[in-house]
Amino acid sequence: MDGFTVAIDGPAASGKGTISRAVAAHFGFAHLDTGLLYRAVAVKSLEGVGPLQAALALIASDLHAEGLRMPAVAQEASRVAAMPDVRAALVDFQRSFALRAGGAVLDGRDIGTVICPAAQVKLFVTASAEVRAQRRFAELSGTGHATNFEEVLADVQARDARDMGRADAPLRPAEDAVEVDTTEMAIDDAVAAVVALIESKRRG
Ligand SMILES: Nc1ncnc2c1ncn2[C@@H]1O[C@H](COP(=O)(O)OP(=O)(O)OP(=O)(O)O)[C@@H](O)[C@H]1O
Ligand SMILES: Nc1ccn([C@@H]2O[C@H](COP(=O)(O)O)[C@@H](O)[C@H]2O)c(=O)n1
Repeated sequence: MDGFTVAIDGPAASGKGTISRAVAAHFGFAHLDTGLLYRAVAVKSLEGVGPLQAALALIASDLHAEGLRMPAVAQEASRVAAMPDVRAALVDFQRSFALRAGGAVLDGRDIGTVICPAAQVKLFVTASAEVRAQRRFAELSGTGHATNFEEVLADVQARDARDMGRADAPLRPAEDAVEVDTTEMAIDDAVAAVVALIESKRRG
């Protein structure tokens, strides 16, 4: 199983993190939410640290910093993620993670296209912007963060536009990625579909 890599990309709140965690638990793979790297750089950037300096100095505990999931941090993450030197500073860590013994799942925006173009399984998880915003709104409301649906939808759309429109490693499906549209899928069904796909790839 050494070096078996699952690359899961998709837009904000499409469900790729949820699917990645479940798939990693099912197969015993390590999981890296690569969005956390950009969010950790964003937290430091909002504190006044230069984004490149922050990316070069990242340490494991930064990925557990307070506030990483806040909407303002997500927006700043998509701004620092458009900087080619910031992206370049984070490549080696992600590629090393992908080659872990025992298999790895990485989710993000450019995993199948740039970070792990040779991944054994590539998925592109989508859902309509409205459904994604509804899910994120429910999540934020559930954790006590005051917000409203229109604001969350605007945030999701702004992030999509920035992530798809940047010159370096834009969000897009790899040519050989399998698309999973979760708009009308329950979490368990989406996970089951992805587990079945990975099992079929492992059988060859
Ligand atoms: N199929 C689904 N049906 C209903 N809710 C879902 C589904 N998939 C994910 N969710 C919920 O939607 C929210 C967003 O999911 P998740 O965090 O996995 O998305 P993501 O693509 O990793 O987001 P981000 O890129 O912003 O980190 C979570 O609250 C999650 O529980
Ligand atoms: N591989 C990646 C992962 C993330 N980004 C950027 O970070 C932002 C936050 O990511 P989440 O997955 O936590 O939502 C995201 O909007 C991207 O701008 C990236 O560029 N590449």
